[in-house]
Amino acid sequence: MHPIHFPLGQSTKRRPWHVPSSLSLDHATHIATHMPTKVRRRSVDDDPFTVALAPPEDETLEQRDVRLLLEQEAKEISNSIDEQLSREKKESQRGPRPVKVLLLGTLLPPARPCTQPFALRAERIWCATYLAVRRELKLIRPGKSTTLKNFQLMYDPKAFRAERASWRAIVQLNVVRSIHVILDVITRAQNRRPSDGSPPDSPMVEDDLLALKMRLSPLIRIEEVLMQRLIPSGPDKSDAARLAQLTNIPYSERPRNVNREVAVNSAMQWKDTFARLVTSDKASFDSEKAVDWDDPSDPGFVLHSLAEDMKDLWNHETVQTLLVRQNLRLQEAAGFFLDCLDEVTALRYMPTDDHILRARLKTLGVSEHRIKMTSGGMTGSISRDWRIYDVGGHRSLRAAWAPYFDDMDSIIFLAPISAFDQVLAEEPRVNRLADSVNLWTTIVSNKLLANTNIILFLNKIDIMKSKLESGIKLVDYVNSYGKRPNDLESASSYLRKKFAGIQRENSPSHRVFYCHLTTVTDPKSTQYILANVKDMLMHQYLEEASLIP
Ligand SMILES: Nc1nc2c(ncn2[C@@H]2O[C@H](COP(=O)(O)OP(=O)(O)OP(=O)(O)O)[C@@H](O)[C@H]2O)c(=O)[nH]1
Ligand SMILES: [Mg+2]
Repeated sequence: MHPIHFPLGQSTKRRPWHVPSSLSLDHATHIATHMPTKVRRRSVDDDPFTVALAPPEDETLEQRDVRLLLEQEAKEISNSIDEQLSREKKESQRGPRPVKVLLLGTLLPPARPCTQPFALRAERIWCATYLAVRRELKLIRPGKSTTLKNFQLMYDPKAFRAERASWRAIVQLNVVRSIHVILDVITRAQNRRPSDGSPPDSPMVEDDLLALKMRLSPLIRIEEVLMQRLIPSGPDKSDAARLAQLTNIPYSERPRNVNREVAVNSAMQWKDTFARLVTSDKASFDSEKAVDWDDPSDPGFVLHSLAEDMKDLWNHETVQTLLVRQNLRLQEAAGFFLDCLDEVTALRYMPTDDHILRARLKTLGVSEHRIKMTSGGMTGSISRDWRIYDVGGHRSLRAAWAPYFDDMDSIIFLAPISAFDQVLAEEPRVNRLADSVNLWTTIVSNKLLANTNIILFLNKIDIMKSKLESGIKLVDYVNSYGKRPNDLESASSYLRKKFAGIQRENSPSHRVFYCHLTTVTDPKSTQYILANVKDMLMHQYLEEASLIP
């Protein structure tokens, strides 16, 4: 394990973090001072992301084929995002200027293909699938879309609640996926061979667990039904085609390059798609009426009938042991609902606000959301249109989006600091917190964004707190934390100072900067912070418009 090292007492400008890996801070610092502009092209070698994405030297031909397929898929997504961004830019040039807020967050370092020696083809596929599941569980989603949901819940609650019926399918899909992850873990334990490096003391899979696994097999079909319900049948067929590849392939045998998660972008109107399937009565804003409760093909019936088996599976001692052995912390993974199976599998289940905030739906590309904000002033209330841009995690990988966002009023940057102890299984030298710092340095030093306010959310404080309380030590991963107490207050205040220092040292000019400690799945505390953000931006607008001195 290679910890991050904050050099105490040194200028963060010279060397803000030391990450002894291919994602080195020399690269990050270089990027900070030499960000790409509209005219300058950087060489491939000075981009830490390119270095990090480089194939391993010992890559086999088979691994190379898988990698090239993945790269091709990423390129197609990226091209469609570029088109979408230019369309949105053109549109935004018409009409009065709205308040614009950009949500950004950390990125995921690429995982390496499996390098373990597997003899049989089936085992190789299994290895790839297993790693894909592990990687997905270990992805750190910073919470951008959840922040956006909070904005909607607070300032456009009618619209937020009208979508409740659509979120029902997402929550159900999240449940099914968690169960599938467990079923995959069991299959792996069943197929264990001495060559795959499993610990010799791994528990045996008992007959009752195998019987549970058999009884839960209808969930594979349910996952397909839910996915098909969420895929648009309209113009964006590529997502539909990609997801359709899942049909008829057992979950544990799906190749790694198949998209394993339902994702949404602004071109993929999943809520509208879903609305076509329900007896829509949106005008009444009554979600109960938006679902055809008598539809025999509603996945809710199967989920309800399998509820007891799902609970037994989740609470099974062997399952818990296998998850611990394989270092899979489902509770901390996105879209975890196995602790409230009674609620989410109930007949006539409708997600609560809390469930909608916790539901997991990956964002692809950039999606724009419009909200009307009203602020009371001395001269009466003033309304402004807000546009909030949610940039999907993959998009954050490329700094090329910056020119499209040089007119933002504010960036809300989310750094999930709870990831301080997480590293890539395949690349143990790359720490998740270092990722956040690298992207943060890149953003604050970008000349195109020099005049944009930055609001930093040090997010997932709830997970950070429970990790520290469970005895995981920050100093083991961040050397310079030294002998400070291993509690939330000291740790968060230390990290806050570090992020603020990087901002101060690297910003091209002085800018408005705020930092908040957040748990964006907790609407109460988040809404207090968002109210501050709103007041600050509205005040700034009024000042600019000379409506207040
Ligand atoms: N416990 C906890 N979970 C959180 C917090 N913030 C977000 N999550 C969960 O993390 C998951 C991912 O959050 P998203 O908001 O979808 O993340 P994102 O930044 O939009 O991710 P991408 O769309 O992949 O870029 C969701 O299931 C959230 O409920 C937090 O502060 N605490
Ligand atoms: Mg998102």
